[in-house]
Amino acid sequence: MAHVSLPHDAKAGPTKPEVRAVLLDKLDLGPADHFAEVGSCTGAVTIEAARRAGRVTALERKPNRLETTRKNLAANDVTAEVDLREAEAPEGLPEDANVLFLGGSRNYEAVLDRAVEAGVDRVVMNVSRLEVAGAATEAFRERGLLDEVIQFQVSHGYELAGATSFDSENPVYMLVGGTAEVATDGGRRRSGPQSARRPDGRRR
Ligand SMILES: C[S@@+](CC[C@H](N)C(=O)[O-])C[C@H]1O[C@@H](n2cnc3c(N)ncnc32)[C@H](O)[C@@H]1O
Repeated sequence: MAHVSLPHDAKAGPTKPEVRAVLLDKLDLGPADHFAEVGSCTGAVTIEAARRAGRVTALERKPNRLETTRKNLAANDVTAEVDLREAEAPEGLPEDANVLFLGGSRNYEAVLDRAVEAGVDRVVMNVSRLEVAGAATEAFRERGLLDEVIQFQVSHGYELAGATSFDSENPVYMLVGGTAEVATDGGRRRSGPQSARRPDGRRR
């Protein structure tokens, strides 16, 4: 799959490629999915999702960042129908999304309440601030949403005096879960109304 091109910058993001790779595995998007994103910002996740899901609804509270999402989206090939909304979640969240990603943390408790009410199959939240990560982990747990907490510590090597040294990025916490029953394989993937399973039990 082509790399994501982000010619336009925003003051936050993008979610780094190494983190996106794991995020995409956890989201497990396919053509039957309607993916909702809170905080699209540079559009890096929006673009990746729009190459996999059937529908994407991306919310961004800051108009200039939503414009960056729009421009970066236009610079990439995607297949999904994408609806970009200037809104601060939970306002503006679609009723029928079955996969939810929180890249922004404002109102996250209300957003998670909506995820529970809507019975979303999978919900993932990325957090960089330690205190927010701890509180959000509790919020996932209290709502019965939590499957996994992953911490990323990514460093990139560079040449220094003929050897290799490293520049490290800020740690990122990824909270992964959903409203599905726990399956026999320990996973949480569930067939929602718009979903179907492959013979190996993974979602289409
Ligand atoms: C860390 S950035 C997300 C980075 C994004 N995943 C990317 O790859 O560019 C967080 C973004 O979420 C937005 N945001 C935070 N809370 C939000 C909410 N409740 N609704 C909509 N946007 C929100 C912020 O304005 C910010 O642009």
